[in-house]
Amino acid sequence: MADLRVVVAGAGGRMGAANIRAVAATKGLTLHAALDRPESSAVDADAGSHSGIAPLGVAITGDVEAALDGADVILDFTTPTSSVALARRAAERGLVHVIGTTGCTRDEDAEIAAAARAGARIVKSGNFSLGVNLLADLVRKAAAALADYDIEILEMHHARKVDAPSGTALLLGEAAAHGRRVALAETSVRVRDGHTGPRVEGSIGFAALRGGTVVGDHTVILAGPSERIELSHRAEDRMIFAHGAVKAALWAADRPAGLYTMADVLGLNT
Ligand SMILES: NC(=O)C1=CN([C@@H]2O[C@H](COP(=O)(O)OP(=O)(O)OC[C@H]3O[C@@H](n4cnc5c(N)ncnc54)[C@H](OP(=O)(O)O)[C@@H]3O)[C@@H](O)[C@H]2O)C=CC1
Ligand SMILES: O=C(O)C1=N[C@H](C(=O)O)C[C@H](O)C1
Repeated sequence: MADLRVVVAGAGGRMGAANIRAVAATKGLTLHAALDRPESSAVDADAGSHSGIAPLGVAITGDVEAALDGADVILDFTTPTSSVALARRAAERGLVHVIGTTGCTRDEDAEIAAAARAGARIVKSGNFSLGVNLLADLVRKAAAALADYDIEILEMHHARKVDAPSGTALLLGEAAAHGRRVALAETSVRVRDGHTGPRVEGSIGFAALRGGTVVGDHTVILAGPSERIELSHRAEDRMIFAHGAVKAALWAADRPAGLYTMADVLGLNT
């Protein structure tokens, strides 16, 4: 079978570089184009050299149509506005669209779901690592088993991160809510400040820390009478996300149009 031709969107960014390295190292994938904003200082640089590996002979471009012509797959870790626009294009062209972008609003998520109904094969996840997706399954089970324990989710990321809570924290919150058979939107407490009053029973709380170069730390705390359980994941290298993203691309290549998660890719949704 011919290689899948992959466009890496956000090629000049932290995850763009990791994704380019992962594509270059994966059998069955060819880097077709590397895309960034036309104004990006990365445009015209060689995608490989810019990502810390040998030159790949693919210059980073700001021309989205040229990048997508002849492509099979988009690996997209960019911004919500960019991911929505790329999802529409993926639907028009029937592409596989792997979306790692976090911080999407409810409306943006609805637009991405509409693109999946209109022909795109989308895999979207707040975290593409194997470890976090397994952790989510453990959180779901723990939340169900310890129905009266208070659930708090703590995350820390590098100082350049622009959204909070992280996509992973929300994914873990959804897993906890699923275990409790409640809707996260109705039970989450995203911010506490000032005279908050006592903790609302059954709520799922979030706290976000930012600093330094932390790739991504997450802990789900289940606090009960005289004991606490803490379920943690620490990401040490962005390649764990990139390896998950290329796995998702290969998995989605022979799936029908639709909206999938990394749990689907890993067979955890049984
Ligand atoms: N799901 C997961 O497993 C993971 C998700 N993420 C998420 O991925 C996203 C990116 O993270 P990170 O790589 O650290 O961020 P960066 O800011 O380093 O990279 C984002 C890149 O996207 C580019 N970009 C912005 N708009 C467009 C556009 N319209 N077309 C093409 N490229 C564009 C930016 O360009 P410019 O700088 O010029 O604006 C930048 O190069 C975030 O939402 C983050 O939370 C991160 C890690 C793992
Ligand atoms: O912005 C990041 O860096 C990360 N974003 C994702 C998130 O929002 O959870 C995944 C990972 O934690 C790194």
